[in-house]
Amino acid sequence: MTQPKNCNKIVRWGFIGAAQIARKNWKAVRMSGNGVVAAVASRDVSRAEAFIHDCSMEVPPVVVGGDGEATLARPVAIGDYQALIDRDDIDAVYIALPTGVRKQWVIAAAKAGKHVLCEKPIAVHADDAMEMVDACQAAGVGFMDGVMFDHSARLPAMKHSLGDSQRFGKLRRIQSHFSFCADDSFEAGNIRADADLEPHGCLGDLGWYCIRLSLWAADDRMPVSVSGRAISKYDGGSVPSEFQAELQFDNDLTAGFFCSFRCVNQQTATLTGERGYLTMDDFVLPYVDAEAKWQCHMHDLQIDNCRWNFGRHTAQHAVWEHASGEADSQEVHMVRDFAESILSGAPSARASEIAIKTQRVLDALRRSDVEHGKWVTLA
Ligand SMILES: NC(=O)C1=CN([C@@H]2O[C@H](COP(=O)(O)OP(=O)(O)OC[C@H]3O[C@@H](n4cnc5c(N)ncnc54)[C@H](OP(=O)(O)O)[C@@H]3O)[C@@H](O)[C@H]2O)C=CC1
Ligand SMILES: O=C1CO[C@H](CO)[C@@H](O)[C@@H]1O
Repeated sequence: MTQPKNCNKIVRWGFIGAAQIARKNWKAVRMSGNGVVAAVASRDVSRAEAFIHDCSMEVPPVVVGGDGEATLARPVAIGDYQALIDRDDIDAVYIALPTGVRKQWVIAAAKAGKHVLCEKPIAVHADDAMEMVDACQAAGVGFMDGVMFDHSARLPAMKHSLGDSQRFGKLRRIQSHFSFCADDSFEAGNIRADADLEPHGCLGDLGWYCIRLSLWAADDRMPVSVSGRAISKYDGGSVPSEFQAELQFDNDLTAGFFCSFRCVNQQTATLTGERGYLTMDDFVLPYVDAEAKWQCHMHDLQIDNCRWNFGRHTAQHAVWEHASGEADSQEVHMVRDFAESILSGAPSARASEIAIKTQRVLDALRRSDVEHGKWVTLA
């Protein structure tokens, strides 16, 4: 289908699913400066209308033209996902559907020539993920998953700290933890506990970020082998609610993580080198602040006869970046980066590659769990 000329040089987004997370990304598109939500589709048009109403009340859908003139651009509400995909006035779709129902819509969108921003975890299996990405490549459209922290200015700045041979040294260990404590209604009512909708449970919902952080710290290298165990499960025993994992990379690097729907809010990461280590207390969703922070530690132990002194040496680092909802926030960078790649005609190859790698590690961890934590080798 040929698209009408996009004279404004902005990306016209179609949102598929009136999801909770899509409300945050509604604002992200508004703040991005290079996009507009042009349509929202729900299985029930009244939900699309309610979504547009609620979001517009808080964040009016305004388009600012080249002359600085602001125009109110209310998106159209649609009661059918395919009808949104078929529209000529949509350049990219944001698919925030549950993992179990996402694949067909990613492929349908790609076939219709729409670029795809897809929520995580991207698929039920790595084979499905490959089919989705292949469909995008065949259609010449971009594919990106919804990992917001990938777009934070904190990560490149932290790479600088990791590269400090005097204060950090060689990276040896990556440890991360992502948890929140679900309430009593969660198991019966939340998509995250439903085997058909989110079959990977906490591993897909939270562990996806731990895997991604590990791959990022390892410069996108894949682990050689992995071992994982679901500590507890929902939905008749198939959906992980608590999961622990170990990843073995080449070059003596290891990573471990724990994710859970049964522990208090915690999003901590520690990257350990031979000389120092780095910590972040908020690696997924930064604490409310105008700065995103991390700490570099180089403690030393001095032993002198009866005296054992463990000296604390911690340096605080930060980049200027609002946690969320502002023009410089990571989720705004995410939609802006994706739209920029569309407008420049150069979809990021890394975006789809890293999503597939994350899925392959997740798949291997699930295979390991089936075999009671046996080490699974990745080709
Ligand atoms: N990147 C990030 O920071 C975040 C990512 N996520 C990811 O986004 C996805 C959605 O999460 P969340 O927004 O919390 O989910 P919600 O339950 O709020 O929304 C899911 C949406 O999917 C649509 N849907 C289609 N088929 C079904 C079905 N069979 N059952 C239920 N819903 C269906 C519904 O839209 P409709 O009825 O309008 O058609 C619904 O609104 C998850 O995979 C999650 O991991 C979530 C939060 C943060
Ligand atoms: O991706 C996500 C980010 O964090 C949330 C928890 O705080 C998750 O549940 C969600 O799916």
